[in-house]
Amino acid sequence: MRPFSVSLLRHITAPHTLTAPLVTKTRCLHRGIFAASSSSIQSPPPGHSRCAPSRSVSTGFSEHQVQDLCGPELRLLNKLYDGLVGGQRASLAECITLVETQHPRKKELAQVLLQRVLAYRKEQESQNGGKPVAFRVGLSGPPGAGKSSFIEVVGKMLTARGHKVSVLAVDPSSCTTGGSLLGDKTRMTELSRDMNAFIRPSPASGTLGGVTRTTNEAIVLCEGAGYDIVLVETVGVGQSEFAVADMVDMFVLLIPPAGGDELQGIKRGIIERADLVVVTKSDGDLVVPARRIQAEYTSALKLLRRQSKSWNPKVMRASSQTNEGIPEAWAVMQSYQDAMLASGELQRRRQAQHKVWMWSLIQENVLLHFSNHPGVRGALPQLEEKVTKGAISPGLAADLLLKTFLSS
Ligand SMILES: Nc1nc2c(ncn2[C@@H]2O[C@H](COP(=O)(O)OP(=O)(O)OP(=O)(O)O)[C@@H](O)[C@H]2O)c(=O)[nH]1
Repeated sequence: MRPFSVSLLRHITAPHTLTAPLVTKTRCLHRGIFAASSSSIQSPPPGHSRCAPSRSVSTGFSEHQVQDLCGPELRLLNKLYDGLVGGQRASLAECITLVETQHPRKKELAQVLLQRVLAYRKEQESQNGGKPVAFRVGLSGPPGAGKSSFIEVVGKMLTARGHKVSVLAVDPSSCTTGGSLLGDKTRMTELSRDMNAFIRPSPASGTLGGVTRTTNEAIVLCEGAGYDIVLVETVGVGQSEFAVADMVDMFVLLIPPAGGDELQGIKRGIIERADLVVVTKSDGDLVVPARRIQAEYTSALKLLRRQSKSWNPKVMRASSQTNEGIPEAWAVMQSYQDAMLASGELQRRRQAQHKVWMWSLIQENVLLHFSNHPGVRGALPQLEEKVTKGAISPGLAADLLLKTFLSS
């Protein structure tokens, strides 16, 4: 078993994120702090809200790392890790809850857990000849395009073939309105009952940066739990589909067989990112418009710059109601995976994605520390008012706030 690599964690965590190195953090978390993710943390005895780092719990940890975590934290992380790599769905759900947390200490623990899962996955990949152990597919499309119906039939087909499928739903509306485009209705009812499937909506609130981080981390956790196919679904609203395109091996755009205004919302930029376009609902009366849309997209894609040397984007038709085109769509996804793996492009794409992921983490953390900085918080209302009234330029206000932030 690979030990946790807390020293690496220190390197990847910006100094602002941790007010002091983890080594100096000897506080023990109260039971309440972990209530959402686990019941395994014990309450400290009355009057003992802190605990010294434990040296008695050693499973999977080096002496140096044991210094960083107190006993209950170690036990929690061990329990989550063992459950996760043992393929327990409840542990996977708990691990994702941990990475979604906003609590600073739990965020640190989540990173320790992730380092360990990443190391485990790396080991599996090296046993697999350096090839990724899971296939990540992003699926996007306008509201009502038939995404959840498509994922349900594809997911069921894949679990019947012996795959383990996880579905992560990224909901951009939760970032801006606090509402939900994806979460409010019952979706993928049959797949959610399938023991070889795991479905998880994105957190109910947060910034796009936050959702990007947690989705990337949830993907790693799903892979650690043995899911060999990870489907990431998002609605084609806002910037979330670009974020998803940056996290996956293959990006699939689902387009309904409707023309004119209904397709206006589909951004040209996102069509360029598509490795496959599936025209959905190609059944009954909708076959004719579906064919027309297929022809339109086929010509449109020919005019776009090629994203990959190993793959030409394709346009297909499918119906989740009749199942027509569903096995074929999956076969195309597999041939994409084969071509990209053979050329090494898939592996290179993943490496580049790690950089994007790191920068989204940095952006999220820097912004958080900036807006929580006491000096910035004090000066912000007045400066915002001045900017709104045109008394000072936005650039000057931003400079003043940044100076305040950097001066202490
Ligand atoms: N005729 C036909 N209707 C379909 C098909 N797939 C989905 N629909 C219908 O299209 C509507 C939207 O389907 P969903 O799968 O919920 O679409 P979605 O893209 O997940 O929708 P949002 O969650 O709102 O983004 C539903 O009424 C479905 O019954 C299909 O293959 N054929």
